Amino acid sequence: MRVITISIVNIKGGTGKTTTTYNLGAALAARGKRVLLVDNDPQGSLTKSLGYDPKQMTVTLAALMSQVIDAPEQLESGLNKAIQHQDTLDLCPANQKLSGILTRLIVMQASGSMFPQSDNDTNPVFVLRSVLAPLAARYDYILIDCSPHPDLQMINALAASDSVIVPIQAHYLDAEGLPDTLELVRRVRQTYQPNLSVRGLLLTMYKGRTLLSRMVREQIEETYGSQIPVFEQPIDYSVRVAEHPAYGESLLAYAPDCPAAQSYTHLAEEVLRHESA
Ligand SMILES: Nc1ncnc2c1ncn2[C@@H]1O[C@H](COP(=O)(O)OP(=O)(O)OP(=O)(O)O)[C@@H](O)[C@H]1O
Repeated sequence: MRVITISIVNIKGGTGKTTTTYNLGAALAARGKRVLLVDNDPQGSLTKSLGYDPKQMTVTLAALMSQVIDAPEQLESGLNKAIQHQDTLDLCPANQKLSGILTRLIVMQASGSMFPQSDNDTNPVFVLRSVLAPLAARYDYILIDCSPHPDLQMINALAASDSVIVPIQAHYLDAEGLPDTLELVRRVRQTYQPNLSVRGLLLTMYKGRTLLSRMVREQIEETYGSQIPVFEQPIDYSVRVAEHPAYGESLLAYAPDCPAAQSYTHLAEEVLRHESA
């Protein structure tokens, strides 16, 4: 099976991107898939959730992106140092140093310069894609956790991806952030990655018994459902979600019976069904 790279994006903050990256990854790994999680956010929330202290991480995504730009021959050894192996999941960590890379990408783009050390004629949008290229044979799924900022770092993630999952909080009737997120995906598809698709809109923090959650679901399906898939399985609200990162365990390991953990298992099945269809 060819590796499938999925970015988890929404330019609205706090919609469940990190939670989805971690727990969808854990659920795919529980189904025997080889999964790499990529923390593409200088806040390092995903890195923290897996039990690492971002400040203590010496080789992170920032170092790998620097290597692609300055010393591509060192990338392989950088990857071996950066990637952290857990029981069933691997992580490419991030910390604040990623902000420095973003500044560098912006300067490169503004000055129209390409990779100084690279032979190929790629541009600053494809740095993350180049980081991930050597990993294609090692994984079935690469999931990229994006920050909410629609910047070059996010564009790098989209340009490196086959598809995106857009988590939407089921508490907001206006599904704030969704139109702008979809527009950004459309533009990246048009300009850099013609195969990029929206794998699905994912309702998160779903309280099935409340009228508001049901209304948001209906509204999303009515507004977008004819053009964009909406995952059948919303992610249930569960207080256990806030607890599991403190233990450095996935929700599936920490509270396997809680409704949100079961939602992520169903979501993984939906994702796998789609790939085999
Ligand atoms: N299914 C859920 N049930 C209850 N709480 C949840 C659920 N999913 C996420 N949360 C909580 O919502 C908050 C935001 O989640 P998360 O960090 O995953 O969002 P995010 O989109 O990655 O945020 P950011 O935009 O800041 O990167 C967290 O406190 C998390 O514990």
